[in-house]
Amino acid sequence: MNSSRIPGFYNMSVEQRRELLKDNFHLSPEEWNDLYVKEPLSTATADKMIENVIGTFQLPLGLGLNFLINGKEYIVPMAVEEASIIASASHIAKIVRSAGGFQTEATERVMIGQIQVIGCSDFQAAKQALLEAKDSLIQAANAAYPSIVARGGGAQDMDVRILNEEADSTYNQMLVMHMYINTCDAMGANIINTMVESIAPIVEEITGGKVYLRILSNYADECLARAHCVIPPALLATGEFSGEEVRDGVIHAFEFASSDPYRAVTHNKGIMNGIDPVVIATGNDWRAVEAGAHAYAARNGSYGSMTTWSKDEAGNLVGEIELPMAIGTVGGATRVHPLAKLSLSMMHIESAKELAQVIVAVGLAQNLGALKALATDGIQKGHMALHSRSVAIAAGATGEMVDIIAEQLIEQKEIRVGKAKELVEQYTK
Ligand SMILES: CC(C)(COP(=O)([O-])OP(=O)([O-])OC[C@H]1O[C@@H](n2cnc3c(N)ncnc32)[C@H](O)[C@@H]1OP(=O)([O-])[O-])[C@@H](O)C(=O)NCCC(=O)NCCSC(=O)C[C@@](C)(O)CC(=O)[O-]
Ligand SMILES: NC(=O)C1=CN([C@@H]2O[C@H](COP(=O)(O)OP(=O)(O)OC[C@H]3O[C@@H](n4cnc5c(N)ncnc54)[C@H](OP(=O)(O)O)[C@@H]3O)[C@@H](O)[C@H]2O)C=CC1
Repeated sequence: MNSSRIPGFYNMSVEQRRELLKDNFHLSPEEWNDLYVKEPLSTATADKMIENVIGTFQLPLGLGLNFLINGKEYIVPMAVEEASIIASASHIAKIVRSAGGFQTEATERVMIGQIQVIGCSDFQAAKQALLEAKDSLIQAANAAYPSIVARGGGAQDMDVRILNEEADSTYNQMLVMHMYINTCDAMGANIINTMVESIAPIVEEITGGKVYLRILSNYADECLARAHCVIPPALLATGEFSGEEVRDGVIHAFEFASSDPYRAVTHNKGIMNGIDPVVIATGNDWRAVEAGAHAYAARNGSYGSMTTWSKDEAGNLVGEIELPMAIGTVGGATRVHPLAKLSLSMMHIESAKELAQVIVAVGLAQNLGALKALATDGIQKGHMALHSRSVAIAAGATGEMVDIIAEQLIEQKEIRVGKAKELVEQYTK
């Protein structure tokens, strides 16, 4: 695919969309059918992935279109159950591409492994001893996972903190050692856990204490991705709202989220509406990403917005996002689930760093989609119109009846299951 702009894609049938993709991926019809259509995740594979398997649970997989990120076109696979998310992401991506696209960057992929040490007779001395043994501890951690070192990653640094130092009894005090580990293209949980478990006996020997927990931290604040966009107000105008009104409404919405946790949680849910579907579609651990993102939103002491929206000197709307992004393009389910493999190849993603940047750009787009709707027509107009098909299905509509009932719900401005049931009854009489 040369461009992520595919006008009319949402008016095609599923079959037509698949044809278009298949042709562009140079897959034979058999390959396409076997790999992705018939049984994307076989029960046999699922049975090897988790425990007590009885089947698989499917989610709709759609494509976020129009994304231009650092000058590269991205068609973004998104696995999600909620209507209007993909339309909204594509809508904003279309606006942002007219303004030059998203600019993104990412830090090195450094993740943190924690080791908890209890019961040292002198915590300060134990901390000092660990810091003096830094080089040998890093070496020992790397010896436990030489293949990640060979890939250019591995343990690179460490530090030590004393927690509860002011506590009356040393029973509550503890040392926490952080090992900083570059996990290359893997999310890295298993790599990190292997490393920190392997050096725990050395840590006990050095400190004279007892090691309890040895585990990665999902607060991956050394593994960040950022996205940025600058939008001239003229591109934001909608209906009776001028671009300036939309811009100012978005900035006021940001200020609301920055000042009130009740609003910030919803604002951030809207951002995760974009982030989680890409994380899931690529076979990544969405609980890890969710936990890290929300913790990062509280890094200044109170929970706030994951994005910022402001106005530059020229009056453009400027959007920014920075989040921990502990994802991988290898490891976990990324190469096990056939659709995760397809998702990664569809985006022509070459590294975890690149995937992290795409994910935060989608999060930023999703946030603007919601704020633009909220600051103008309200969320119900666009969202409920698209949700109306799910409402019709929930009321018992099937086949061609679904679209007919959904249209009637929109026309009658009453998109609710009770109303849909009445319409289904009338239709089937
Ligand atoms: C839904 C829109 C985009 C309509 O908005 P619109 O202005 O009517 O859209 P349009 O018909 O002018 O189309 C503009 C573009 O949007 C895309 N688009 C448009 N329609 C479709 C479709 N059917 N399928 C796929 N893509 C679609 C498509 O890219 C299209 O360009 P085109 O290709 O036509 O040149 C808008 O109303 C919107 O963005 N609403 C917000 C939706 C949203 O945020 N949903 C999330 C659920 S609510 C929630 O959970 C979070 C929240 C809101 O609480 C967060 C918060 O409070 O901050
Ligand atoms: N708190 C949490 O978040 C926890 C999460 N998990 C789970 O851990 C999993 C992620 O762990 P992770 O360690 O990433 O996954 P895996 O252990 O599945 O795989 C990572 C492996 O991929 C191989 N690899 C191949 N190419 C590369 C490359 N370019 N860069 C890096 N590694 C490469 C490496 O092995 P080799 O070098 O030998 O080829 C590496 O060890 C997820 O399933 C997550 O759900 C587990 C525990 C806790």
